[in-house]
Amino acid sequence: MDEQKVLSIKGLLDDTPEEYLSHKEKYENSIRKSVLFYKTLHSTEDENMSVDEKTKLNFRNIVTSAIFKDNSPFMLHNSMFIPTIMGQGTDEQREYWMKRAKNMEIIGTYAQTELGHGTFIRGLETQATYDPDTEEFVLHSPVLSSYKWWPGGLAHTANYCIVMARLYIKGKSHGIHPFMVQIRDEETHMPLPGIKLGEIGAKLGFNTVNNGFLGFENHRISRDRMLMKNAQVLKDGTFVAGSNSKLTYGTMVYVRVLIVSNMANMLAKAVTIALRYSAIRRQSQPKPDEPEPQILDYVTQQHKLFIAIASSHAFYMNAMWLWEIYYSVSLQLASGKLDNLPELHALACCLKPLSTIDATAMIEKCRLACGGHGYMLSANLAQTYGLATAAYTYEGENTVLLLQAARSLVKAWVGHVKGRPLKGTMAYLAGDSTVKAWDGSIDGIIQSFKVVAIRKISSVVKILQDYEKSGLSPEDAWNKASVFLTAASEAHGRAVLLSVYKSEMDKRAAVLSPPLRKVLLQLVDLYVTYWALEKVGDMLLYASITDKDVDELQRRYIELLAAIRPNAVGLVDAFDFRDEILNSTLGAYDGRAYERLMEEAMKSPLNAEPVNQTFHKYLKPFMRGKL
Ligand SMILES: CCCCCCCCCCCCCCCC(=O)SCCNC(=O)CCNC(=O)[C@H](O)C(C)(C)COP(=O)(O)OP(=O)(O)OC[C@H]1O[C@@H](n2cnc3c(N)ncnc32)[C@H](O)[C@@H]1OP(=O)(O)O
Ligand SMILES: Cc1cc2nc3c(=O)[nH]c(=O)nc-3n(C[C@H](O)[C@H](O)[C@H](O)COP(=O)(O)OP(=O)(O)OC[C@H]3O[C@@H](n4cnc5c(N)ncnc54)[C@H](O)[C@@H]3O)c2cc1C
Repeated sequence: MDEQKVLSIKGLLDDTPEEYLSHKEKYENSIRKSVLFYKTLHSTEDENMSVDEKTKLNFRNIVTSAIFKDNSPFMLHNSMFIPTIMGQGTDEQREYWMKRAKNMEIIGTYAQTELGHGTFIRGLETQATYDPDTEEFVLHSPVLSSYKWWPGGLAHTANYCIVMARLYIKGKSHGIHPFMVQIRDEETHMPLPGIKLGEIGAKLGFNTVNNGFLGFENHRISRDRMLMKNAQVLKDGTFVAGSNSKLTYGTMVYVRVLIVSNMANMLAKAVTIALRYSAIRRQSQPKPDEPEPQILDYVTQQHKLFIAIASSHAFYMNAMWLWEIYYSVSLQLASGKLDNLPELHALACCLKPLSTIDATAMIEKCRLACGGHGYMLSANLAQTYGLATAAYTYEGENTVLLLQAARSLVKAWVGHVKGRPLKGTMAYLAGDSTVKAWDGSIDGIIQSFKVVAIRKISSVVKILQDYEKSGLSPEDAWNKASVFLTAASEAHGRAVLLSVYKSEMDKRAAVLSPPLRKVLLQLVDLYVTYWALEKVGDMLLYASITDKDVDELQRRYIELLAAIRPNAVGLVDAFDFRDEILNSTLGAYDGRAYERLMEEAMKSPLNAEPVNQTFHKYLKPFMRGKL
């Protein structure tokens, strides 16, 4: 696998910056590149049959980001259409559809969200009514709010999609199920009869993803188009329920896991750009008669950036750990064992929000850390922010997911109080709920975060119980306590992020050279200390630390910044992003930021002529009082 080989293919990288293209041109250009990229990738992957899927996926995502600043219209085909066929299709369906989808004979997407509902899946209104006479499903969008809205590639790219719709048999609803639906003619690409399709318009980011809308007017599909691995509809209309209705939500769990590693990548890119720029940028003159320092020497700048390096490492370690859990639960599910699915779901519902919340905030901080030049699109920090912040919402809005995680935590705590054992990542809830003696060590701080989580969870359970005792329904009590429920989930998630980062680093430490080990452990220390200071209120309240302890933490944090400073550039170089992948005037390896800014400015279409026609048309008459 060779990034350079792929990226040197003529036509994959843009000559004209994408931002100067019209909406339509952007789409057409991204389709041209998607096809070229697919062909290139296909031949490269063939050469690398032995490489595992995770590595291939990572390679593909990273290289994609060089070619598409704003993502590809094929994105949903790879990230959701194919995984849903794999996860929801019967053996026969998998064999048939995978052959077509893998070879790109068909292009697909995942159509779940509607104008009226995204979060509340059980509220989806698209109907799939079974007609036993013809052995077909009739797809229908009864009201405007039932139109599918958002799916990537749906507007003009995909000719098939997986539609999540409410199944009706003989007037009875049987919940939400996936259906493979052809939406365009394979020859002419015209929408099929009974299908209304279009694009949803310009957005903050994702402008080359071709997000679309889709409505049905009594559109018929054959019975075998329902993906029937879990639930089935027999010819005569008998409904056979799956072992757990939530298995239908499997693709979302997969993508939530994928997002954590994607956030590690996005943040690593942003901080590489901002840090390299901070090494070449000089500003102000703190000491007379001395040259202006690199802005990276200002401790406030180090405070903005070093935590982003550490967070990228933390997300990466957590993502790899979560992948292992995902693979092992998937294997268990395949053999009918569902016991560990709730834990995987709860973990994904904590780590997806925390990684996207932190990455979004830190990418924006990287942009701000570049001053005015960070505001240029050519710096590629604004677009990176646009992509990251989308992940705050997609694949489960963050507040909603934190509340899902809280549901599991509350259940676990109530069970624990009744004497039921706690398992897996929640086992620590049975431990000490006080910090006996604060020692300021990394392990001690991580233990304090666990105590904070225990105390927040137990406290919110008490609040819920008190609300219910005072006469509120469980639902109203839940809503009233929800701010503290999300705080409890965040506390649990922070405890997981911190402890997994530390333990995964410890596992690797033995094989690292002593100097490398030292620096990587400094990052762990920085991460833990940073969060202890960020959450100093919680520490004071639940971990009983004193003002003297806080003072020590602050000094230690400053010393860590100083210790990391000499290796900061090396640490971002070690992320090993090619210039094409950073796609940034500010972040290139050679440090020629000013030259690149000027070169990019010269690509502005406004610089093609010395006098713009509006001078003669408007400005001149206006200035002469003639307009
Ligand atoms: C540069 C290139 C880079 C590319 C790099 C790629 C990066 C990757 C990009 C991909 C690009 C994607 C682009 C966006 C694609 C979309 O956004 S697709 C649409 C995604 N939509 C969502 O995520 C919707 C969010 N909503 C939900 O997931 C669910 O409705 C909710 C919020 C979990 C609630 O569901 P519900 O049915 O109301 O369930 P609820 O009654 O609350 O819970 C019932 C039980 O089910 C359980 N449950 C709920 N969900 C699950 C589940 N999934 N599993 C197991 N159990 C579950 C609950 O824990 C609960 O258990 P108990 O407590 O009863 O034991
Ligand atoms: C860039 C992008 C790409 C997307 N791609 C796809 C795609 O390919 N396919 C697809 O099917 N979908 C896609 N989506 C849709 C996405 O999955 C939904 O937008 C997402 O699940 C959030 O749902 P929503 O829009 O209904 O938000 P809402 O649920 O309406 O959220 C609005 C507010 O209400 C709050 N809220 C909602 N419910 C609750 C609750 N129960 N408790 C407390 N607060 C609540 C939320 O916290 C939020 O503050 C995409 C979205 C984006 C932004």
